[in-house]
Amino acid sequence: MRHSDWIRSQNQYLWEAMQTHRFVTDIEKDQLPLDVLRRYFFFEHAFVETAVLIFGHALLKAPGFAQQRKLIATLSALSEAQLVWFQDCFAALGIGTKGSPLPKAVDDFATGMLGIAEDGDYAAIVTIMMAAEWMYGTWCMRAHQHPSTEPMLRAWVQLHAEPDFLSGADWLRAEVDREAAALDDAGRMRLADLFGRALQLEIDFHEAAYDSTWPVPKAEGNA
Ligand SMILES: Cc1ncc(CO)c(N)n1
Repeated sequence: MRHSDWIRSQNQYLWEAMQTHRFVTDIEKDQLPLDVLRRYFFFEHAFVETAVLIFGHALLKAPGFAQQRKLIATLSALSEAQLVWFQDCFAALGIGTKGSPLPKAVDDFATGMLGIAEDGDYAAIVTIMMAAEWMYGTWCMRAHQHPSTEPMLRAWVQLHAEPDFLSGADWLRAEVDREAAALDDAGRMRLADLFGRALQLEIDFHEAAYDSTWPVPKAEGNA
């Protein structure tokens, strides 16, 4: 069994909880409420800069140039293509750029993931990003078999079901496998624990999109 498979198996309950989260099942049933989707994209956009910082910590702690090159490419995609994507997405769905202070679960996701990246080593960072990306790749591949009728949501799910993204998730798995092989049982258990923490933060982040008390930011200058 690959170390990454073992880490996931240690967190089977949380893995299933995320794979069957109502955010995921609503998308699979093509019944995600539009305001939930707008809130979600607003929170996702806010997370891009944090993701850059997390991968930045990975870059500084990477064991070699091969890893650095891969992380530079990831950072470039996040800071260029990803930001352009959100501009189009916000325009299409009438989402404003200014919103209320982020809900606690969204804040906690950012500070929790960034905190692990700041305090942890390279193995810790690739483990939490593996949790995030493997989890997305899995449900998006499944969901994309029945594409959503909402164009931006369909495109977003497709983006996370395509080779570019999936190969990034596979690369993280390979990095975790290699790092975990050099650890003892306690070290591997520590990675399994971090994987679980990342999944719990993800679960709470996606639940926050359903908080109807958090007002959807409307695009400026539009009715
Ligand atoms: C919240 C969240 N988790 C994971 C991913 C996958 O990259 C994402 N785009 N957003």
